[in-house]
Amino acid sequence: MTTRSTVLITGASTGIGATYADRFARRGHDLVLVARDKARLEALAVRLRDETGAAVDILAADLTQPGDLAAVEARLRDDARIDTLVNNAGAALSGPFIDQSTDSIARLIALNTTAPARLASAIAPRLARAGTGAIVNIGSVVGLAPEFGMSVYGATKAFVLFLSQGLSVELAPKGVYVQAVLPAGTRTEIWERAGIDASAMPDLMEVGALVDAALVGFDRREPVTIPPLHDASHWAALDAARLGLVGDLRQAHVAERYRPAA
Ligand SMILES: NC(=O)C1=CN([C@@H]2O[C@H](COP(=O)(O)OP(=O)(O)OC[C@H]3O[C@@H](n4cnc5c(N)ncnc54)[C@H](OP(=O)(O)O)[C@@H]3O)[C@@H](O)[C@H]2O)C=CC1
Ligand SMILES: N[C@@H](C=O)C(=O)O
Repeated sequence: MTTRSTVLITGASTGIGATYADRFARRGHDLVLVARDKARLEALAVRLRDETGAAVDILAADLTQPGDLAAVEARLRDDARIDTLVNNAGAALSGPFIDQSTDSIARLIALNTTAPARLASAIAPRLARAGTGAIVNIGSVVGLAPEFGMSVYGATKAFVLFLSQGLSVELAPKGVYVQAVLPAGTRTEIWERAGIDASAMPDLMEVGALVDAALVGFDRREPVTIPPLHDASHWAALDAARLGLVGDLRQAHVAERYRPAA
């Protein structure tokens, strides 16, 4: 009997994560759903079991708490049925950096960067040994734009993008697909949770459209998927300029513009 592929999704109680759960269940995958709200996870699990026949397990965990995070890591390390990790759980942090408490900054970094890195670290060796599997990391276009004024949130999302690109370079040759997904404004609870009035926002993308687009990129094995970017040449040009800059570094000598005046 073939073992059905199982997808572990963090932040699955609502929003983008809950939508990924719906879509992967309808694609024939079993699920492990992770978030803090056990009641919402169970309600989603019941619905998806009824509607799709998927086996859906829930794992209530606060990913900012080391003990809870360790339990999810152990599940990823030990459950060989899990061949796809969707690192989705995350939050935004509004307001100016100088008004944000140090503890709130630390909590955001724990959720948006430490947790996805640790969870990827838990599953990647097993996937590499198996020569198959996928890691989907949910970043944000905010990670490309310090001008948006969400410095800490954007920094966490720049981390997610870089981690994804680096893991793709390391793991693609071993048969493991790594995808960074960069949404822009999408209609979920993130805004209210961050104290941002979304009703004042310009048109937000509907979450189903976002996830369906991200899955088009997933099926194409695209390393970086940016559903709101209508002209893909902008990303290609940015990536080419980045590689051009790196290729033009001549580290043995100080650039002319930095040489002290004689
Ligand atoms: N919506 C948008 O405009 C955009 C969102 N993104 C990213 O998409 C991802 C999903 O966000 P979105 O669906 O919009 O947000 P939501 O706020 O709708 O959902 C966030 C999910 O993360 C879970 N979560 C929050 N804190 C924790 C925690 N401490 N431990 C475990 N789970 C937690 C929540 O569940 P619970 O409360 O039950 O724990 C919930 O399931 C995030 O990484 C976000 O940065 C990127 C770009 C745009
Ligand atoms: N979550 C949004 C900002 O708060 C985004 O990433 O666009």
